[in-house]
Amino acid sequence: MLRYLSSGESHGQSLISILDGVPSNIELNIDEINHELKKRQGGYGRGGRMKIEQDKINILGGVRGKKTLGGPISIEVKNKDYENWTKYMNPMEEVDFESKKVDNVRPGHADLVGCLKYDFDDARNVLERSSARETASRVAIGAICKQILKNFDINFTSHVVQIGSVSHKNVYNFDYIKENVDNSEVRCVDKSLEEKIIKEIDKVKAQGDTLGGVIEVRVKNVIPGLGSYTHFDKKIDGELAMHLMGTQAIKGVEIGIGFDVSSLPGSEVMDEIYYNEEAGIKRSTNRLGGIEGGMTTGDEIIIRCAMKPIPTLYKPLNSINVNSLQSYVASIERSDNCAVPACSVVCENVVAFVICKHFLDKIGGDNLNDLKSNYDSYLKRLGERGWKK
Ligand SMILES: Cc1cc2nc3c(=O)[nH]c(=O)nc-3n(C[C@H](O)[C@H](O)[C@H](O)COP(=O)(O)O)c2cc1C
Ligand SMILES: C=C(O[C@@H]1CC(C(=O)O)=C[C@@H](OP(=O)(O)O)[C@H]1O)C(=O)O
Repeated sequence: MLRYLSSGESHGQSLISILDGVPSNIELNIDEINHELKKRQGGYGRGGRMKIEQDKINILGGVRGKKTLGGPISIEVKNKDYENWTKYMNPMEEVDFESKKVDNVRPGHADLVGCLKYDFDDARNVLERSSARETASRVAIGAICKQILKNFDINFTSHVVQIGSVSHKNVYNFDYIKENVDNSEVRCVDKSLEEKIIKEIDKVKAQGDTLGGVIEVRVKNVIPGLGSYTHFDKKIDGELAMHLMGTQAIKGVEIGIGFDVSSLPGSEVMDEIYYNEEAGIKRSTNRLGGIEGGMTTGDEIIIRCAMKPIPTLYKPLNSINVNSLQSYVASIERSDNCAVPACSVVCENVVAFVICKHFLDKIGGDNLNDLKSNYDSYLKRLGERGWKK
């Protein structure tokens, strides 16, 4: 079973993760993994931290000569900012707790409940781990998963469909960004829309406020039958939602036409099925976003995620001091103003992990060759039943 665990604080030395269950002999393209990490750092509206970090993967085990060995893969992404935080964050020596103390807890962040639950008088101990810095680990893991699935033509894209009140089908196009990898220069394909969005972000920023938006992730060339209807915790839509809702600031997940299913008649929601010899079994539409009964149908998977605005506001909201309980405005931590494009890269890689996990469960194989022959025999059997790739 594909699984991972991650560890590390936002301003600690490194983010460490261990990914277990990867078959052997998968060739890893390190530049592609680093490119994903770089994309996650981009997007108009990010704060000062992204000028400090230059995220790169450092593989510590489980890979030899860029090929996986079949054992757990240990992954490090260093925090460059640790140099500036050593005297506050060093795990092995006494540190200065006072200077970086956060006790005017921020609404919308994990600060308050984290302090109550873990019995801290300092939300620094909470925010270091609740921070979306952790998403760098998830992107590194997802990027490896994508490379496993590339052997089977399964590929992933994501884009932002809405920022604040400005919406479009393809606001930020990451293929375009690939050619414009300078972090400060992540721009929109549609120039007039780009200006509108940048104006909107700047306007809100000038007011000390923040913006969220909507992200769309798409997966192409998936095969039917990943996930299962046989038990609730085997349903792939449930697991996708769990992993996406487990991403910082994601507050809603829709598959296909999503919430619209509730207001439309059945005839405008279900995807009719037909067969002809040339195309095989097909659906005439894809309103349900490539998932039926907790299983992939083989059609494109379409998922949308709603990201809330960044909770740290430069015009801080009313709150309390977690220790004195007196009224204060919330602490201001250096912060992003809008991180929807970055979050889009995160969601894409989170989806890659879930799809990869179910793919390996279904197909099975300790090594790439076994995986390929099992895949071929599954497709052959599906072919005999009328399904064509
Ligand atoms: C890519 C990304 C960047 C983020 N940057 C910030 C930030 O700079 N400041 C902040 O307060 N929250 C930021 N957040 C959101 C918080 O991490 C998140 O809202 C917080 O951990 C509380 O979790 P919840 O929103 O899921 O309830 C970011 C989220 C993502 C996905
Ligand atoms: C570090 C990242 O995002 C951080 C997420 C984050 C938060 O509260 O979630 C707060 C900010 O941290 P800092 O105070 O160090 O600037 C962001 O920069 C990152 O995405 O790599």
